[in-house]
Amino acid sequence: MSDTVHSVIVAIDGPSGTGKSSTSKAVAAKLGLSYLDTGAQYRAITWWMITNGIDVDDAAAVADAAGKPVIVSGTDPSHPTITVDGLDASGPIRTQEVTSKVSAVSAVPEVRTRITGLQRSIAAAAPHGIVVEGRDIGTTVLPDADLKIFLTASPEARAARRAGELKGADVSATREALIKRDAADSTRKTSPLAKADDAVEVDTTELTLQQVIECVVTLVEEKRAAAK
Ligand SMILES: Nc1ncnc2c1ncn2[C@@H]1O[C@H](COP(=O)(O)OP(=O)(O)O)[C@@H](O)[C@H]1O
Ligand SMILES: Nc1ccn([C@@H]2O[C@H](COP(=O)(O)OP(=O)(O)O)[C@@H](O)[C@H]2O)c(=O)n1
Repeated sequence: MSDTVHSVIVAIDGPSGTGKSSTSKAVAAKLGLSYLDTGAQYRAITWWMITNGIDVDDAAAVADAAGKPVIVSGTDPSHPTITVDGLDASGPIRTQEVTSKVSAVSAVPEVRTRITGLQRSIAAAAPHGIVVEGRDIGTTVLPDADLKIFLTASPEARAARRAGELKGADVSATREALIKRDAADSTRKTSPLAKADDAVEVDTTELTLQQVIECVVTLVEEKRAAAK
């Protein structure tokens, strides 16, 4: 037994609106870990494609340009940042246009290879470990993660949460858009949204955010205790 705190890698995956970002940020802050929002990186490369006039439905054009944007993610959970070619992208990556186009861009294998490499080097450089959230972290990006969580929730709960964020948004339209994006993300050929065989599935439909955070913190602490 030793009191050394081992570095820990946590992968949190799941569809849109299941609570990945809020849970991951809070867990990382509570445990002194770094935090990486991989969806923000796919949104950032999508924003770059749009602003550079690349047709996101032209997979060959997207593939050709995939290596061009310089994407930098700040991993402090209390102040996550993202820049593209030195510009703050945190606002522009959340527009409806980017949200509607990100699945097409993220399905292109050259985009995934590029972004996956970035994610692995960020995780390897995190001094005390990291919480990485996305769609393919447990299956593809970090298959040796110490703990893998797969969050789920009913489409109704997820749409209500998302519509609550977008003031004045219609819940049923939000629900349809979200189901469409999940379907695209789950059916693409290269590293689709999927639960890793060794991931712990947590259905958050009836849980408060606080309960989900506590559940994940407990699972991380159990892993750390077992590693001592
Ligand atoms: N268990 C929960 N109960 C109620 N609201 C939640 C819960 N988890 C997250 N939320 C809220 O739902 C919205 C979407 O959460 P977010 O963490 O961005 O999900 P994801 O990253 O999976 O898309 C946020 O406004 C968040 O505060
Ligand atoms: N690891 C990941 C993370 C996101 N993505 C893509 O990026 C999009 C945006 O991810 P996000 O996490 O910001 O989505 P929200 O659920 O937060 O709206 C997803 O719909 C996927 O198309 C991915 O392909 N792989």
